[in-house]
Amino acid sequence: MTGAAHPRDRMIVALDLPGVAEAQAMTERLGDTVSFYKVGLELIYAGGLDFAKRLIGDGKKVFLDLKFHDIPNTVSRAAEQVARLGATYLTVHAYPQTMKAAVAATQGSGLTLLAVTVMTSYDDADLQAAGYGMTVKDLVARRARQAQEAGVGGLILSPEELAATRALLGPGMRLVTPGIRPAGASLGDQKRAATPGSAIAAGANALVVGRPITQAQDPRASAQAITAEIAAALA
Ligand SMILES: O=C(O)c1cc(=O)[nH]c(=O)n1[C@@H]1O[C@H](COP(=O)(O)O)[C@@H](O)[C@H]1O
Repeated sequence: MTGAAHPRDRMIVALDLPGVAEAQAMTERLGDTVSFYKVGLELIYAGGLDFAKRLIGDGKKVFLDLKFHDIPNTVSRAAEQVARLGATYLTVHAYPQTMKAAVAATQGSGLTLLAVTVMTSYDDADLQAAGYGMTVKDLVARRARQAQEAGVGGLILSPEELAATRALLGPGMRLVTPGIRPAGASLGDQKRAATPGSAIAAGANALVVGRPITQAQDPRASAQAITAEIAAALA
């Protein structure tokens, strides 16, 4: 499996915060305990793209969680723009047309695409309500195979599907999982969740962690505890 140099590099902190001032304050508090940040929909519409570029300039890795899904021409042109920014990851929804367009547009760039399989806030009943006649497990497996066929470099999936997806796709696919909750932490809107240690033990390359760090009394201590749990699971 593709490994990261330090357990810290496997923890991606989601900066789901209302503005750049809050994000700046959070990254200052976290300091060198965090090397990898996710900038997503909340922050991106509040100056987050320029902030992401600053993070990259400061030597941090950045995951742009933009969750593209559109017609191929639009996806392709937008993905070309993102590929120029110097980010490490970009999310696209795991629809074959979308994935193929994004792969063609970003080939040869330093950007790795992560295909979002089934959101971690969904369970089987939510999928039924959205019109899918499949279980979460089966839809994740179907989309995982399609992502591999499309040439996408990684997947977003829940901790619950990690082991089966690793067995299905082998070591080459990067498996990145949100839905991470240290023991005893509140689930919030997450329905398919696990602890950092169990997600790493089940084969995750990297974990996305938001509120358990950004809403903690002591975000730095929380980040350090999660890194220690990752290190213990890798040992
Ligand atoms: O694409 C994502 O990053 C994502 C996919 C998914 O299925 N579930 C999910 O929670 N996420 C993101 O991961 C982060 C999880 O945040 P917390 O629940 O606060 O740890 C949020 O920024 C979500 O947007």
